[in-house]
Amino acid sequence: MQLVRRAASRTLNYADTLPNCLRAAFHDAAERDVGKDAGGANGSLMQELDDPFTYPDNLGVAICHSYMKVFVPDMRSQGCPNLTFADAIQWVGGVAVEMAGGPAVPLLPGRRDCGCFDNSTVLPDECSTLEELAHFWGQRGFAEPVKAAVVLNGGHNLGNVRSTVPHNTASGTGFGGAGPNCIGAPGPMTAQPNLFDSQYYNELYTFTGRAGYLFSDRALVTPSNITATDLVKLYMNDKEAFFNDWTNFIQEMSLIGVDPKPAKFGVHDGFLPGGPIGRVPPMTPEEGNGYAGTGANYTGAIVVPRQPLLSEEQGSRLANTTGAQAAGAQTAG
Ligand code: HEM
Repeated sequence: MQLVRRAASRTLNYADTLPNCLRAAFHDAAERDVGKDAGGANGSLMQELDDPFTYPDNLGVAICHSYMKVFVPDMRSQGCPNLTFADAIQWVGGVAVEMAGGPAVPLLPGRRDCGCFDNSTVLPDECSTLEELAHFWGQRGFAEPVKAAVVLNGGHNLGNVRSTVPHNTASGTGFGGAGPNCIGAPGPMTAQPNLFDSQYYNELYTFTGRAGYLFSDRALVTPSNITATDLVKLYMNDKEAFFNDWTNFIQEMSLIGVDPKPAKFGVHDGFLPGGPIGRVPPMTPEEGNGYAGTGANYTGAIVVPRQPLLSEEQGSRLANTTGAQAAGAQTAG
């Protein structure tokens, strides 16, 4: 695991691969079809992005997919012959947070590659309300689903809205465009999208900077939900409190749908048998790696080859939704 962590810390590109791989960890783990008891952190992202037109909700993590296609085979030939994509996706997401100044979280090994396709349409969209986000995490086993929504949305300390599924003004669908519920434009998630700290909560609460750009982010400070708003306030003033909660919740997220028996671990086992994981080196400015100090570092939308037109049925769940939400958003986080 340490080999993998160190190799990732040398090869992640700050502006693009790094935040994209945190998002990939979320997508791979959270794509769980509760009704069918299927999916979770199982490497299915690799198949889904080999067939991107059937699974457009994952287009946004195409950068990490390309990275993993090289990284995992490389690591297998360099001393980690049994490395699964499922473990690598979660570990590299963890390394990304660490390199950006976040906590070093011990993410346990043992995830198996399913070689399958999960249902990517189960992911929440950018117009989700707090109730919808909490419902989503509750379905995935979190005992405190509102808190899970607040803590895990903290992933938006990093990265960019890339508008991967381009906004369609006529239908109001897609990322990064004005719709009845979701407004804005592509760009960095926060004023400091290269730093993992509690800036996101600060911007969210004060409505300054970029956080709160997605409706699903703003939903955390819904006046009617005091618990969520109080947590936002707590994290904005107390980075360590956020880091502690992030450590617990991201461990749990990384194990969604994973059978703990073969892996012989529990969610809160803490450090690996080998002891504390140690930190990978923080990101340092180097020419070409996309690092631009603490400033905004948006490098543009991902260029993904796509079919001339994604039909609404392929590209969205719009057809299955109703009311105001249907008018506003298309696809998943
Ligand atoms: C659960 C509700 C969530 C929603 C609705 C959501 C939505 C989104 C959207 C719309 C984008 C921009 C996509 C694009 O323009 O291509 C995005 C990016 C991102 N999300 Fe989320 N997200 C959610 C949860 C999470 C979680 C739990 C994490 C991590 C733990 C996360 C990490 C990220 C990161 C790092 C990016 C930036 C990626 C990049 O720069 O390439 N998100 N999310």
